[in-house]
This record gives sequence, structure tokens and C-alpha cells, in this order.
Amino acid sequence: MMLKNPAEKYRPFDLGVDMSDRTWPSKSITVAPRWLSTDLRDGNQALADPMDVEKKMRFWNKLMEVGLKEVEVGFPSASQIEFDFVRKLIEGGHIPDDVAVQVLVQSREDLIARTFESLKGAKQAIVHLYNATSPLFRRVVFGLEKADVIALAVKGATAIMAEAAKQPETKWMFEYSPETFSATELDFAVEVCERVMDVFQATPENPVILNLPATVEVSMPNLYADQIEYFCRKLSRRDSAIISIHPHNDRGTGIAAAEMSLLAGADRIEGCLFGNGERTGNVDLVTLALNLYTQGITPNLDFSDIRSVVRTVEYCNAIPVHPRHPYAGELVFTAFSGSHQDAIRKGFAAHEQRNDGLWEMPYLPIDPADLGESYEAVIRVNSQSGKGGIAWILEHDKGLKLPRRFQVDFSRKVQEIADATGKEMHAEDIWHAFEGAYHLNGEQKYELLEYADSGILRTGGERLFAGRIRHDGVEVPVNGRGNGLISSAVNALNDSYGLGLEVVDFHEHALYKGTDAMAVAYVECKTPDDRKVFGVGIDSDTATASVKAILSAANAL
Ligand SMILES: CC(=O)SCCNC(=O)CCNC(=O)[C@H](O)C(C)(C)COP(=O)(O)OP(=O)(O)OC[C@H]1O[C@@H](n2cnc3c(N)ncnc32)[C@H](O)[C@@H]1OP(=O)(O)O
Ligand SMILES: CC(C)C(=O)C(=O)O
Repeated sequence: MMLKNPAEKYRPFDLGVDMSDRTWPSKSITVAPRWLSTDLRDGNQALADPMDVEKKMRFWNKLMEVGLKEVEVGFPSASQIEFDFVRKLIEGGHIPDDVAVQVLVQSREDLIARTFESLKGAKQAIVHLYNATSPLFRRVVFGLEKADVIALAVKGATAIMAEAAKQPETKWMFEYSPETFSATELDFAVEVCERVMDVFQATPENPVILNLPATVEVSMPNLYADQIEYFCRKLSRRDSAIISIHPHNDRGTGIAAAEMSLLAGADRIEGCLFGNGERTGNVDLVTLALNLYTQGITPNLDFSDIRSVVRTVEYCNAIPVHPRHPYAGELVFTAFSGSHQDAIRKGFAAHEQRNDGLWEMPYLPIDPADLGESYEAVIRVNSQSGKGGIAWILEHDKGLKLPRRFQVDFSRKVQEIADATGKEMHAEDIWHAFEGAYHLNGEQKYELLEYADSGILRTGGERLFAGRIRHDGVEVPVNGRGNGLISSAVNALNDSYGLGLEVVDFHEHALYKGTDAMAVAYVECKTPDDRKVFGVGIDSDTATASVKAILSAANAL
């Protein structure tokens, strides 16, 4: 049961230092950080069924396609699969020259030796050492004092240097993580890292990667940024360290924490695609990269075919990507609601007209096409939708450009169906509704069989419409006069059946289906009792499309 007073059980996070002179809030991000994907390590260790070698390989290939240059490929001393995968990458020549593999290891000599064994023959590699440093872990997990924790880290780093010296053909880089940094006293974190830097002989030419994980996210993201700025200020040889961050997402603010930490001085980010990882996950590299992209900053990662990335990650992790996941979810470019659809439709029209390449689109922070997505999913129709969305679908799917009042008429009909079914209406459902509403197929009360418009009789400027229609199954001739084809056709129907229709609006446009050109005509008519009826006609001949539109309106009575 939740407590009435949670303060009895939970304590607020305390930064422990004065950061009132913080500078990061007034900075901005102008370049992409160095990225490290830890999908194959931190992501993998959080899966119910860790990846086998085949899945790891598939994931690796996708990471290469995306353009990752640093990838933590596993914990090779942990299992045979992990070890074998590293060997396969090296022996199979799968690591491009500009890519560094990274492996994780605890501060334990046997595990370190095994780790180096896995890396034999690598051109370059990053060996990543970690041990927890926070008070809780010192007390509960290790039963160690601060000095012992420093000694543990130094011992691991020393063993790593000794192993690295045995394999001089590899270009080594070293990374150290004071695990649980986010909950560690800041001055102590600096002290441990400086001692490890000494052992790793860090210089500006050969910097050490100091990775400062929010192993568990314990504070608001601005406080994590404060921690990073403080650490960067206090580190005596800042120029000999690459400051890396490794946010998790326990409070749901991993992205914000990462972005604020870049402002605070971080150079590098470790995370996973779509935020897989322990518990609530590691920070999501896709969102971070595309957030930069939408600010006009080159992210150095390529998600031009985001759907294939989603497919690979879902297959390898056996975890679905959420439909609302930023940039990647299947619903994130979709508007169901009428006012959103209307704004997007107008946005696309304005975009086409401006033709300046700039993306200024209501409700869509990124052009789906940049990620290899089509515009088909942008507008989908249900009972929340309006005329704009329905018109968009008919235009995109069938090429029909409904006049405004026609849109209103048809959207009411669609709304009725959507309300009745409670379901989404797909493009083909909307088309069926359109055909039904305007009598484009099936039984028709008034059906055009033939008409003569050439060789027209002209008496006093009038035109004569002479046609044959099927009315309630019976073929009958109809004749009418008017000052044009449309008025003479309407009069033919009015004279024969007393319909009293008056055409108040008429539109037509060409319709291209493959190489065939068709014509569409839309009429709006008024009835004697002042009702509006709409009709549409589609034919390869423009004049016939107009006549069919009149009959369509008559059928709608
Ligand atoms: C935040 C993170 O994601 S850290 C990475 C975590 N990833 C993993 O653990 C996945 C791979 N791990 C494994 O396969 C195993 O844990 C192994 C192979 C590394 C070690 O297995 P085991 O030897 O059976 O140890 P086990 O995991 O049960 O226990 C951890 C022991 O290591 C100690 N330990 C934990 N972290 C470290 C460290 N960084 N350096 C040294 N010792 C450590 C613990 O104190 C504990 O010691 P104890 O047995 O004396 O109490
Ligand atoms: C090993 C470290 C970097 C880690 O995974 C974490 O702290 O989350």
C-alpha cells in the first residue's frame, strides 16, 4: 500500500555540493557527441533470453549500417556465447578499421585475463573496467571502506595494463566507470577516477574514457547535469579524459539527463537503440540522435531506414518497440483527430507552395520521409476525424480533390459510419463509403444509359439534352433544354420527374490513373425545400462525367 507520508520511507536526493554557480543551463548543443551502443552488453544482459551469436551478429550488422563507431559487444568473461561472439567478430574480419569494440569487465584478475584472451588479434579495442562506488554499495554489496574501493579500482586497472602490455599489436583504449556514480559523493568519484587515470597513464594524446553512469536514475535530470559539470570542473586533468555518460531511465528522464549532461560538459554517450536495457532501460540513442537532427545538427548516425532498424531490434531483443516511441513507433507520424489532420493538410500544401526545403509542419517535428517512412500513415480516419483528413485520404489514395462543401457532406457520412462501428476506417473503407454515398456503383434509381450532346439543336442560344436513362429499372428517354450541358441535363430530369433540382456549384478536374486520364465532376444542387444534395461523376469523357454527377445528385435525393 502506498504510504500517506512517503517521507517515512524515501529520502530526497541530495547533491551534496553547492552548484549555485552552474553554467550549463545557458549553453546549447551544437555538435553530436561520440556515441557508444551498449545494446550487445547492457541491453543484452537485461533480456530474459540473452542473444545468441546469430542474433548478436545481426544486431552488430545493423549497428554498422547505422554508423556506430564504438560498440560495447559484451562481457566476454561472463559466458561462452559472449566470448565466442568477440572471437567471431575478430576472426571473421567483421570489425571495420574505424570501429572500436568495447568489452566490460569487473575488477577481478581472472575475469580480466579471460577478457584479454577474447580480444586477441583485435586492431583496436576499449577495455571497460567498473566497480560500484556509492555509499550504499560500499556498505551493502562490498562491505568496503572508501580506501578499499579505490584499491579495488586500482587493482583492476593495474591488471588491465599488465594484460594490455602482453598484446602490443592492439591499439588499446581504457574506460573506467565508477558504477552508481549518480549516487556517489562527487568528490569521492573524482578521487577514484583520478587514481585510475594514473594507472592508465592518461594523457591528452591517450585520454582515458571516464564513464559516469546514472546506474540508477535517482534525481531530476538537472541534478545529473550538475553532477557532470561539477565532476568536469574538479577533475585535475580534464584534457586527459573523455567524459562519457551512461544514463538509465528509472525516473523516465534518461533523454533529458543525457541532453543536459552534454550541456554540462559530457563528450560521449552510452545507450541502446530504442532504450532497451536494465529495468526501464538505458538512454535511447535513436531519440537522442534524432532530437539533434531536428535541431539541424548532424547526428553522425543514419536512420534513413528506421523501420528496418526497428525490425532488427525487435527480433534480436524479442521486445516490441512501443507504437508511441519517439520517431520510431508506428503511430508517431499519425493524426486521427480532425484539427490535427486539417493543420497537417494545410502544412503540406504550404510546404509544396513555399518549395524552400524547410520543414515547418504542424504536429510533425520531423519529415517521415527522412526516416524512410511514407506519408500514408500520417492521416488515419476514425470518429475523431474531420473533413480535412478524409479529403486527404481520398486525394492521396484516389486522386479526388473534393470541393470544400462536398468535403463537409461526405465527412458527415463517414462520421456516421465511424461512430456506428467505433473502428478506424481505412482508405478502402472510405472509398466504399464514397461509392455508396454518391451511388457510383450498385443499383441506381436514375442510371445514365446514353445521351447526345453533339449535333446539339441551338434555338435562341439554348442547348438540347437528349438522353436515355434507366429509371427504377425501366429505360426511358429524357429531354431538356438549358444554356449549357449541365443545365440542360438537370432540366431533362426535372421535367421528367419533377425533381426541382437547381445546380448551385460545379467543379471538375482531371484524374490520372496510371497512364489513363479520367475526369471527375462534382455538383452541388439545391432542392425545392432548400436541402443540399451532392453528386459526383467519373468518366473518361469530361462531359459524361458532368452528366453522371447530375444523376448522382438525383440519386442522393
Ligand atoms: C551496472 C551493470 O550493468 S554492471 C554489469 C553487470 N553485468 C553482469 O553482471 C553480466 C555478466 N555477469 C556475470 O556473468 C557474472 O556476474 C560474473 C561472471 C561477472 C561473475 O559471476 P560470479 O563470480 O558468479 O559472481 P556474482 O555475479 O554472483 O557476484 C558478484 C561478486 O562480484 C563482486 N563484484 C561485483 N562487481 C564487482 C566489480 N566491479 N569488481 C570486482 N568485484 C565485483 C561482488 O561483490 C560479488 O562478490 P562476492 O561473491 O565476494 O560477494
Ligand atoms: C557498467 C556500468 C557502466 C553500467 O552499466 C551502469 O552503471 O549502468
